[in-house]
Amino acid sequence: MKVTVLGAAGGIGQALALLLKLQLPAGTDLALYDIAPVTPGVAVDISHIPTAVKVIGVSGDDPSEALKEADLVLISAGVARKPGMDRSDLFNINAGIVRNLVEKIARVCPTACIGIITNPVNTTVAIAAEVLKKAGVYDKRKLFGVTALDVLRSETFVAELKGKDVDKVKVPVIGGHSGVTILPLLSQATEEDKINFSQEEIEKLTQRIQNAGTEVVEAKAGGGSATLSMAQAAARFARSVLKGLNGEETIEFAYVEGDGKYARFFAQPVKLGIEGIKKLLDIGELSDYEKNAIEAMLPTLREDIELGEKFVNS
Ligand SMILES: NC(=O)C1=CN([C@@H]2O[C@H](COP(=O)(O)OP(=O)(O)OC[C@H]3O[C@@H](n4cnc5c(N)ncnc54)[C@H](O)[C@@H]3O)[C@@H](O)[C@H]2O)C=CC1
Ligand SMILES: O=C([O-])CC(=O)C(=O)O
Repeated sequence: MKVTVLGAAGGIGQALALLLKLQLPAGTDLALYDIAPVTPGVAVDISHIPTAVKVIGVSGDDPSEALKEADLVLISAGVARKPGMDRSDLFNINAGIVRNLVEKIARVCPTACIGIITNPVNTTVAIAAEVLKKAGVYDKRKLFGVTALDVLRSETFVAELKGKDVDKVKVPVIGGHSGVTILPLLSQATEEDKINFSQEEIEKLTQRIQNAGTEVVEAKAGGGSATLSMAQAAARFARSVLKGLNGEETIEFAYVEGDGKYARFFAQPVKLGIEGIKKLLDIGELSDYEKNAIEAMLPTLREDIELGEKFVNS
């Protein structure tokens, strides 16, 4: 198996490269690409860590060598937020970056699974889908917006608030990856047994999870957004995708093209298998608060998706 990281010299990219070198199964190839000239050096650096994962680093204008025969491509190339910005403010720069990189993927490794980290995820995934469709290689089982960080945060915050074992807490998160489109399903949170919340706790926790990215952006005070927790989320997601590709089915939450019930793309639980998504899983029973929250997010989510579709097609 081969995993490629595009944007590998960045804050997420370097941490992700390190985690993948440490966490990928023995025998996996890891390819790092970034326009930054330091990238081959990042590869040399982590290549000195004694694990059975082989690393190459490629810089410059052409990612082809890094993409050759990739099974999974993770994209974290692009700019990050500064205080006062929304994720949608990144569209002007990141839309073109994602489009160009996905065009390369369509040519060099069209059957690879793709995990998009670059914001605004609600829109960049739609861009990727349209680029792949235009190239005649779109397989919706293989395109993912990486929303795993929302799940990690929810698990952490719920365990903290309720004094639970963070290794056992599970919280589904659905919708998209910005503001009100991030919806933790606290009515389904468990630590083996169901966890109960007061309405006030539900409202405060939901808001904290929705604003967690901004919490980091403000704390970093102009130095960027979440990188280290994001790298861990992406590494966990990558390991699950590889497990699936290797025939060991796993479940992850990701922003994918589903049945269109709510919006063309929607973060939901998926069963991963040898072709990427094997099955879309049901989001389960929702509380009235969650049903209302879905209705409230849909105009934003649909607009975000349309923006991406239009960017490629007009
Ligand atoms: N999905 C999620 O949950 C999260 C997404 N993000 C997003 O991830 C993206 C990256 O964030 P950071 O790593 O903190 O940013 P960063 O600025 O530290 O790194 C970005 C890297 O992308 C590279 N790059 C720019 N254009 C490129 C191109 N055309 N080809 C290859 N590489 C290119 C840059 O050289 C840089 O090394 C941002 O858009 C950020 O908003 C961040 C946190 C969470
Ligand atoms: O908030 C940001 O800009 C980065 C991000 O997506 C997150 O941390 O969830």
